[in-house]
Amino acid sequence: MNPLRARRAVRDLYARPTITAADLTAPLLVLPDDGPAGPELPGATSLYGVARTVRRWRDLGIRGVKIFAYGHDRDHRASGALAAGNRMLAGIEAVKAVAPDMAVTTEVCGCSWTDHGQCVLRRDDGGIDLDATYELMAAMAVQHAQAGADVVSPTAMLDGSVRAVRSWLDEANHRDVGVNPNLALHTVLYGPFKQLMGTDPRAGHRRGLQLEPGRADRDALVQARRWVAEGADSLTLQPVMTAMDVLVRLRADQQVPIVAYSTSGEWAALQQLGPEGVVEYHAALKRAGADVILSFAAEQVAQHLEGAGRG
Ligand SMILES: NCc1[nH]cc(CCC(=O)O)c1CC(=O)O
Ligand SMILES: [Zn+2]
Repeated sequence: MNPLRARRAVRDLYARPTITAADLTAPLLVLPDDGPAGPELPGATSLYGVARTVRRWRDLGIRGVKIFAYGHDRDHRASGALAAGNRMLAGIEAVKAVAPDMAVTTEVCGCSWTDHGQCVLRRDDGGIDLDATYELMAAMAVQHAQAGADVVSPTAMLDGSVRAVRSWLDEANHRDVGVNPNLALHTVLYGPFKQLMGTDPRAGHRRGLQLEPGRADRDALVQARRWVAEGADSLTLQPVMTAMDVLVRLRADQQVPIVAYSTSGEWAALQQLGPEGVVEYHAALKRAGADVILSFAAEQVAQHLEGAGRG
């Protein structure tokens, strides 16, 4: 160790900024008023609770939310996803009503709205109905933008979907709304979310539409380049706890903002570390190259930082 660093003034001189609340965004899970019962996750609330939750986050210095909505009407075509005034659209409006400066990102995906729980629409023979899925995602994106979303985030990793979303947004005069597609690994770390939101596919799994963990270090880079070529202006990597190497590689390969999403299963595991350990983990994500950290622990981290600042 360089003995100079033992001097406080020198340590401070060479210090690099560490994590602050401004680096954090939080998932907002908008649920029916009467439940559903499921694992407890921070940011899970009824529509009525949105204002209170978002005010609290804003006052802590958190700059953004990503909204996921629980769909109660589910059918084969995900019609509820496009129904006027649905829970997603109401959620966007509720956030913007109390905190117009809070950046709102929305999940664009079929799985909250399909009766089979898949992210994509299926043909009768079971194959992916590509055209219908592109149209669903693009139409959802336009509705979210009209309701006030700043960024839309397609989750299903279907080549061509980002191009479709981008071009529908442009056609509808929402050129200033961002498209932030996911780079999602197949993982157990989505467990609590899927249970609470009822988005576990009734049959099978999403594996064909997610990155294979054993190949993610390479395939994430290929997919990221493809998304950017299709018009993505930022990217989300999920999960990150078991994909820190992918985050570092992505950072080296891409210049667009990268959102590191610490998913629901991570939150459960992270609690074992205690608040300081949780902060340490989020600081590591920033150091590894995340421009923004989307985390169920956002409030916990922001609270801890505020306490440390005062102390
Ligand atoms: N497409 C649905 C979706 N959107 C975000 C998550 C996981 C989020 C989390 O665990 O925090 C999932 C689950 C999945 O794809 O299986
Ligand atoms: Zn989905």
